[in-house]
Amino acid sequence: MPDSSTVLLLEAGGDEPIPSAVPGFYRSYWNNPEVDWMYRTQPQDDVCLDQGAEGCMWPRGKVLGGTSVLNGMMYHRGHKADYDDWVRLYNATGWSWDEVREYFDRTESNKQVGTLVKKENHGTYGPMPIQHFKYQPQLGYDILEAAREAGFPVVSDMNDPNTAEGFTVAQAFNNNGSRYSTSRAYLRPASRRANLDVTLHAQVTKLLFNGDQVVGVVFVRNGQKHIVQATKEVCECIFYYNLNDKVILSAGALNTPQILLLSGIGPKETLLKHNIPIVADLPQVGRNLRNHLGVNFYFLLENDRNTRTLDWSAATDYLLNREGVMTSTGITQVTGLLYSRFGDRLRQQPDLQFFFNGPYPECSRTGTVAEPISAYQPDAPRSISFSGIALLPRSVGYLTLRSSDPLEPPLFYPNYFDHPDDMQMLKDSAQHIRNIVETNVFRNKWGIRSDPAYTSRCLRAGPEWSDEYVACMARQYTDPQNHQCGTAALGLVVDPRLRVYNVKGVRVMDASVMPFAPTGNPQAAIMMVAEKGVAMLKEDWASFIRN
Ligand SMILES: Cc1cc2nc3c(=O)[nH]c(=O)nc-3n(C[C@H](O)[C@H](O)[C@H](O)COP(=O)(O)OP(=O)(O)OC[C@H]3O[C@@H](n4cnc5c(N)ncnc54)[C@H](O)[C@@H]3O)c2cc1C
Repeated sequence: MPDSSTVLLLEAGGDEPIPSAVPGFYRSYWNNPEVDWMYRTQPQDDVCLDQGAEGCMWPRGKVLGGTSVLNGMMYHRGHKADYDDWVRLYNATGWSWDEVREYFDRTESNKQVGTLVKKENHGTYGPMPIQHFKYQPQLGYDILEAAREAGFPVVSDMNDPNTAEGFTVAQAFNNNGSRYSTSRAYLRPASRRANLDVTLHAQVTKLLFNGDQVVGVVFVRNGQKHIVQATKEVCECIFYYNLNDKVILSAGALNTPQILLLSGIGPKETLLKHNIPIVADLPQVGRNLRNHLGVNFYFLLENDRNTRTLDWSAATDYLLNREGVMTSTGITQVTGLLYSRFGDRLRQQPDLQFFFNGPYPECSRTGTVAEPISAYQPDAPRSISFSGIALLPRSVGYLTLRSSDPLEPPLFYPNYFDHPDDMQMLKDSAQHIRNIVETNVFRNKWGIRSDPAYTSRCLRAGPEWSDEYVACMARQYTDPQNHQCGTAALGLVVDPRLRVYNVKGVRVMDASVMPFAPTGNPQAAIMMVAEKGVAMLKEDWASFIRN
């Protein structure tokens, strides 16, 4: 940005809570209204049944740094074919893998180049530190051993295109035992810049237009309405003003389209229904809601005890040395990428991902080491869960306004399992999980068995691992990922330079613009979108001055 331009960042939430930087606390902020928008999907009668009638839980960060403050921190870029398909299927000129790679590199400061990963696959000078967590539990290594025994590759870098398939300990957004959110990596170092203002607890409710030109932003803070207009303070620089790049929406895939709709940009019928004056009839705003979708399987490890992992020993190790279990997400840092019957091996685009959960980072009540989770069953076996995720599901959902009240959450209709292939993908994922469960490592060393508290209902549908059983588990213990995207997609709502069609002065830079999520964890790709978006903003500004 030119020196003379000023930036006002409006964030609906507050600052990052300090403990959110502790990787071991990664689950503590989900469903916590202090930092989570507390979104739920509209209930479908055949998914997320374990969550009752409330729909599926979709945690979203309402905090500076957004969802990067409460996510699992796994670093993955997706695969070449993902970005090439954005171009092929959505006319997203300029977004092929060869064209976006450099922007991935710009964001990343990989600390394990030469020791774990190759330089050609990573950046080393970006603001975001990437490396393994400092601690890996033995169970994590045993998952890799089991994968090997089951005949799956075990790889050191899942971001290496030559080792796209396989299981690994993922690198993560962290440094020295501490989470790096996007706010910590990008905003804090810029916080002393005179031309940056950050206003917290400021919820944007709509954009103001003069014709098709954006001229201001309305936001609510402490119950009071404020208007930022394109006056001298905001657009002191005449070039900046004339450039028409006044507003950048980065409110995420669930809120950016809400702001567009409230501003009169969206499907005409929706706007008419809510008496919102139409600025631009853009039918695809809020449509094309994509997300990864999975199933959880629950197990007991007879040869281990179900104890709380965060105890005085863990706390001391962390506070004194930045070491130990609190520096990581436990076995959640292990992941795998494999193929379903639909996956494209020729294009090296695995379409299934696997996650592992447990022992959950639970705080010991007394501080005692190895405190049982249940006082009544001190010898209960360890609980863990494995999930299989479809990375290229074919069902497509949408979101729309609940009402014209900007403080009301939108309505989310993910349409999970609308397309029958999605269930088949999860059935294929279940067979891969079964292969891992039935290894010597898990059967003999850990004494694994399915947890009857979760399986009994579905065993009535069919024998364990049968198609009927897996389908029942998938509907009962649905594992919707939090990789929502596509609601203001490239080629549908924004042009390849991220400008919203049919209006002037509004760009979108967040997950909404990705036509579908990359086959992996999306935060790296979203940062790439922002890096490339800013580069385009600068290019456009420079060419404006030249002309
Ligand atoms: C539990 C969980 C685990 C995850 N694990 C991983 C992982 O391991 N690796 C990975 O790569 N990805 C992971 N993800 C996904 C990843 O975190 C998100 O896809 C990504 O952070 C989304 O980025 P975004 O910029 O599009 O939106 P967000 O990060 O959601 O940012 C949007 C921001 O805009 C603010 N905002 C919204 N509306 C308004 C408004 N009206 N006014 C003002 N401000 C507003 C929000 O408060 C928020 O700060 C996970 C997500 C979750 C929930």
